Amino acid sequence: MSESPAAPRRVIPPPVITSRGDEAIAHDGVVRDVGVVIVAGGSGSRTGSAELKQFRWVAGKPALLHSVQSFMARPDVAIVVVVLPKAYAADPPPWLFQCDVDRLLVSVGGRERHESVVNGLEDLPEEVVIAVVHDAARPLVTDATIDRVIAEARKGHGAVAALPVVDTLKEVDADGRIVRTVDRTNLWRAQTPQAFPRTMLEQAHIAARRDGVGATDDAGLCERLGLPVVVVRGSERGMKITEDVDFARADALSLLPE
Ligand SMILES: Nc1ccn([C@@H]2O[C@H](COP(=O)(O)OP(=O)(O)OP(=O)(O)O)[C@@H](O)[C@H]2O)c(=O)n1
Ligand SMILES: C[C@](O)(CO)[C@H](O)COP(=O)(O)O
Repeated sequence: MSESPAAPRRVIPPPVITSRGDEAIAHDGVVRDVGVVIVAGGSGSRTGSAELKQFRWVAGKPALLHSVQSFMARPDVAIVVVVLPKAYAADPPPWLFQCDVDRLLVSVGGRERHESVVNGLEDLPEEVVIAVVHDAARPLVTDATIDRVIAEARKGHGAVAALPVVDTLKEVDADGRIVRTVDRTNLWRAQTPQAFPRTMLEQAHIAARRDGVGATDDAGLCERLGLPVVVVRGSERGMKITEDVDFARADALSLLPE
């Protein structure tokens, strides 16, 4: 990513600074060339709670820690960049360091999700070939889903964890009157993680910044350039915590087998 803002905006707290070479290191025969950006820079306003949803407890620990530990458990992950709101990036919660701190970096979030992703991407080290973006608000990500998106990205295209739409879909007007029933045959609900060849994702974000456009997910920025992205099967456990009631849902889902 080449266009840097004038003012410094990245804060890397002392405990997480590491030295590493420019080359991927093999661990038990697995090359560490995956970089993960976990976006946790939002305010969680739709929960209606003053506490950040990514810091609230779900299934026994802070929501954000679930996904940090899930990605760190993988031998192919070289680095996990956690993007936090500015005030917390300077002073991250201590529980965040309950992981392999040699593979942890902290970045500062932007105003919009896509800006937070860019800040995280800029911190990926040289050896990263596959970039994965994940919402901290989806704490119950499964290893099988991570496997699927990374395997597709290694083939040279983007991959989005997603689920087919199962309900009948209605398009309505401003008064709530049904205009029509939408054919759901090819409709999927996009989740995260989303994985991409690193250069593809950087290209998509650079073009979006140049054109002054955003998107609700990273795949959307690739799609607008005609870059190939596929869906892979996600999981109900990949649900996003959006409203307060979702905490209870996530707690319940965490008790079910994957
Ligand atoms: N400026 C932003 C906005 C969102 N996110 C992250 O993107 C993910 C998905 O966003 P969403 O669920 O919309 O989170 P919030 O923006 O925090 O929620 P709300 O819209 O209710 O304020 C979350 O993990 C959130 O922390 C981010 O890193 N930076
Ligand atoms: C990226 C995402 O999780 C895909 O579903 C989602 O778009 C982000 O959340 P938002 O509520 O749509 O902003």
